[in-house]
Amino acid sequence: MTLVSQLSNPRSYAVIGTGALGGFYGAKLQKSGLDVHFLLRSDYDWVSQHGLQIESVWGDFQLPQVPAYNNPQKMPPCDVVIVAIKSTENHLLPQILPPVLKPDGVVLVLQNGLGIEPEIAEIVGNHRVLGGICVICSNKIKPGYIRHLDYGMMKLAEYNHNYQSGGITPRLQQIGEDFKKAGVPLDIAEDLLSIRWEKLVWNIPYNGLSVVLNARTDQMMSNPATRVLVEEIMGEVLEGAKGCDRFLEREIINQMLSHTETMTPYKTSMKIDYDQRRPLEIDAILGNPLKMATAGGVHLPRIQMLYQQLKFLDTQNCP
Ligand SMILES: NC(=O)C1=CN([C@@H]2O[C@H](COP(=O)(O)OP(=O)(O)OC[C@H]3O[C@@H](n4cnc5c(N)ncnc54)[C@H](OP(=O)(O)O)[C@@H]3O)[C@@H](O)[C@H]2O)C=CC1
Ligand SMILES: CC(C)(CO)C(=O)C(=O)O
Repeated sequence: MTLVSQLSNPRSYAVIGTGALGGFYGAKLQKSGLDVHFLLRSDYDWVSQHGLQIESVWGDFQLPQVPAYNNPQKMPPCDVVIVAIKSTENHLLPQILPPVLKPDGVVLVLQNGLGIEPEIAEIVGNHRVLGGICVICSNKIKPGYIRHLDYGMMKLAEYNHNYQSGGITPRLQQIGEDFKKAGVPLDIAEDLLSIRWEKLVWNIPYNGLSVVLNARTDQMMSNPATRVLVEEIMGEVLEGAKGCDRFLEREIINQMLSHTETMTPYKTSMKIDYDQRRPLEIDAILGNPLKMATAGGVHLPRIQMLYQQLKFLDTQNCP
């Protein structure tokens, strides 16, 4: 049984990175009445004056005033610190997280990919990290303006050393309740590593191929050659999970393929980053899963090749 801290009631939240993801979920939490503090970078001046505007398939709303900060030292320590910057910026977290976290507070990692929670546990200590996957299509289209296009559900779990299953803790349930009260569909899970691999079944093929092939989801699905490629890469993700002793049902592949076929044509977040000449989240989404699979004795040749191609394109794009 993991020894975990108790959180205050009600809980205060800090959002590190008020973009498409953090801005949307943070705004939902603030709208539900919780105390939420937003860390921003380039949008700080705008958001501190005008607040946040959310255009959402669940209903538009505006928060004319939000507690906005451009310096983590000026933020009050919070119970739950949500990490929602791109993982390419995570080298900044050793400076950002300590002042924002209450002594008994926890960090909730909502970024895509794998292998981030152990890095954060190094900064804030063990038993103070939770992780979550977000199935949401959201974009920040201008300062303080977030467009939530589709989906929105989350799965949250405790992080335990080496991704051992963390079980369901009271604090995990409390945080889950906060999101549910804010109108976010949510599951809590016992095993973070399983849900992270499950999300990678989508992110590894679609995010990676969208950049290499310069394609949207509908284009990848309508061409027989790329549809098969997506399916084969998904199969490799399941093999990678097996290398970490996590066994995902093969049915998940059919579910994700048919789901993507019916989804509105979508430009993945990695493709948006590429087009805007921002660094790509290659290490979190492909590199770390490859390392963990290799450590488990599993070789994933298609994903390895995709990783190498992306590394090349990323270096050309953002020298
Ligand atoms: N968008 C989506 O639908 C989904 C995103 N994700 C994951 O969520 C994570 C966040 O992605 P997303 O929200 O799309 O990205 P965005 O780029 O929209 O948001 C990140 C925000 O963090 C800000 N930021 C970066 N560094 C700092 C800093 N040092 N201090 C303060 N703010 C900072 C950026 O500010 P600036 O404008 O200055 O760069 C930006 O506004 C990624 O890991 C992504 O893969 C997962 C599922 C879906
Ligand atoms: C799966 C999806 C589209 C939404 O969660 C996503 O994670 C992304 O574009 O990176």
